[in-house]
Amino acid sequence: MEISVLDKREPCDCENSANEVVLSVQNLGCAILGKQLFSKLTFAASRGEVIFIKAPSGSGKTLLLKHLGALQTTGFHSGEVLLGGQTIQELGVANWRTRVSYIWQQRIEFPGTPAETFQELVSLKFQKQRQQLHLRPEDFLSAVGLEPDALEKEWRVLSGGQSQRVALILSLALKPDVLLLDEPTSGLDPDTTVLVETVLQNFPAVKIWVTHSPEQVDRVGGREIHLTEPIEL
Ligand SMILES: Nc1ncnc2c1ncn2[C@@H]1O[C@H](COP(=O)(O)OP(=O)(O)OP(=O)(O)O)[C@@H](O)[C@H]1O
Repeated sequence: MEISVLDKREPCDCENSANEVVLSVQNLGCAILGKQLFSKLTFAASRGEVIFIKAPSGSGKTLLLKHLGALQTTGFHSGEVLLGGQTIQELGVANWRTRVSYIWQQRIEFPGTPAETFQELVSLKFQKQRQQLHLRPEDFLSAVGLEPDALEKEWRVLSGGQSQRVALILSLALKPDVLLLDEPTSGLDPDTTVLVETVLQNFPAVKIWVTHSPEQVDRVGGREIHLTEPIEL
């Protein structure tokens, strides 16, 4: 198990992209099912920055994203994650999840329509203070190549690629500080992939982005964290 961090950052023209650290990961270690997936993983990300996670299958990329999103603690035995200098415990899990958004790799199977899901999200108690601050998901539709009525269709009739993009734009509209992207273009054709990459590139959140595509890293630009095969304990 080895971790390397490559710095291939492009100058970022994101609005207000001061070098303020938003997300900081310090000495994070994870062992699961008798294997050490990674240890002493350390990096910090500033507003707007893209950090790609590249690693073989089964090396813990999804577990890492879920842990950063306060969705998974099993196996994480050391280290800490800070958002604006505060731990998950200090900020509270609900607050953390409103600010750090995990975009699922799998197809979403919510009941009803995306428009209804979005209304539920903004009316959740912990979103109330941000209710006036959210963006309109419909404003992102054409930028990611979706039809104008995509938010009004039932989730169940959307294709995998449509559902993936709809889930993404609902998250964007809630203005997270950090986006955790688990192969966000895996179900998309090449042209739509580029559309989504451009939207994400210009969105001023930290993006922690799992990809298997070197071409994607070259197009988008950003730092790379490489995790290698797990070690048997
Ligand atoms: N909740 C869990 N409990 C126990 N083991 C788990 C859990 N989730 C994942 N694992 C195990 O942890 C390891 C890493 O899984 P993870 O899904 O993070 O890999 P990955 O790098 O994202 O793989 P892929 O590229 O195939 O999606 C795997 O061996 C998996 O079986």
